[in-house]
Parts: sequence; structure tokens; C-alpha cells
Amino acid sequence: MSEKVIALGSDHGGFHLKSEISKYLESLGYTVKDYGTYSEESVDYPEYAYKVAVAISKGEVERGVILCGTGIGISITANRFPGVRAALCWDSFTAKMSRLHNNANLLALGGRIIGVELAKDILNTWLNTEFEGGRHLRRINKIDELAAKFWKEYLEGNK
Ligand SMILES: O=C(CO)[C@H](O)[C@H](O)[C@H](O)COP(=O)(O)O
Repeated sequence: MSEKVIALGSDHGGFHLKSEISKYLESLGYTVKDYGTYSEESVDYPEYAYKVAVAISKGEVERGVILCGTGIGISITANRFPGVRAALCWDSFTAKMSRLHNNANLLALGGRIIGVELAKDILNTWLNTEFEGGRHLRRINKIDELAAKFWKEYLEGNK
């Protein structure tokens, strides 16, 4: 597992921007692992969120970028999976904060909202900002702890 590997995934609404981001990441020396989709043919964003989120959740890749038309559907889906912290960002400030405070491991972008140059700016900030830790580590740990507690109680209640 390497910091230099970035997972990518999108539906048709994010396909064009994903292609541009892929070329840009490669020009910066990153290895891109592209989980699709591979054309502008209409597909369902949960399928692609799932592929990338599982790779993050299993520790196969540390970080990635996911896209749909708005970035909303794909981030909602990815955040269902343990250990995934997908942040929908629209400028370099939200990208910076998603790393400093949330240790976001997925950057979600709206392919129908964000232009290529803005996406590069967001991406640069996101890739180069380190997590602050401290009180923020306690808080992000609670995300999965509380979800695990919910599922444990829910499954026990349904035995
Ligand atoms: O899921 C979304 C919104 O949260 C994405 O923007 C999708 O890309 C969008 O809904 C796809 O719409 P389409 O009309 O089927 O192209």
C-alpha cells in the first residue's frame, strides 16, 4: 500500500472530470487505480462508490477521488462503509479542512459543477494537507465506533 496510489471512481456524470484528474495525477507521479466507469454511458453511482469504498475499507488503497454529477450520491454511498471518510469539497478551503480535521480518505467532486482547473487546485490542496490529529482523531474514531455499536445492537435485537 502506498500514498502514491490513488483510487478513482465515478458514474457517467463524473466520467469526464475523472479522465482529466487521472491524467493530472499521472503527470504528478501518482499511480492511478481506476475502478470505472469507463465511458459516458449511463450507469448507477452506488456501484462505483462501492468498488472504491471497499478498496479503502480493506486497506488496499489509502486515498481516492470519487465523482458523480454533483458528488452527492457517490459520497453518500461511500460513507456507508467502515473506515471510509468521503468529503464532498467544492474549493480548496473545504478540501484543506477535510484533511486537517476529518482525515478524509476520499475526495468527492461534482463533475457537473467543478471545472478542470478548480478540480486540480482542490486536488493539490487535498493531497498535500496532513491530518492534525489530537481532538480530531478522537472524533473520527467515534464515527466507526458508534456505527459498530449500532450494528451490534441492531443485529442482537434481530436474533
Ligand atoms: O447521484 C447524483 C446526485 O447525487 C449524481 O449527480 C448522478 O450523477 C446523477 O444523479 C445522474 O443523473 P442522470 O440524469 O442519470 O445523468
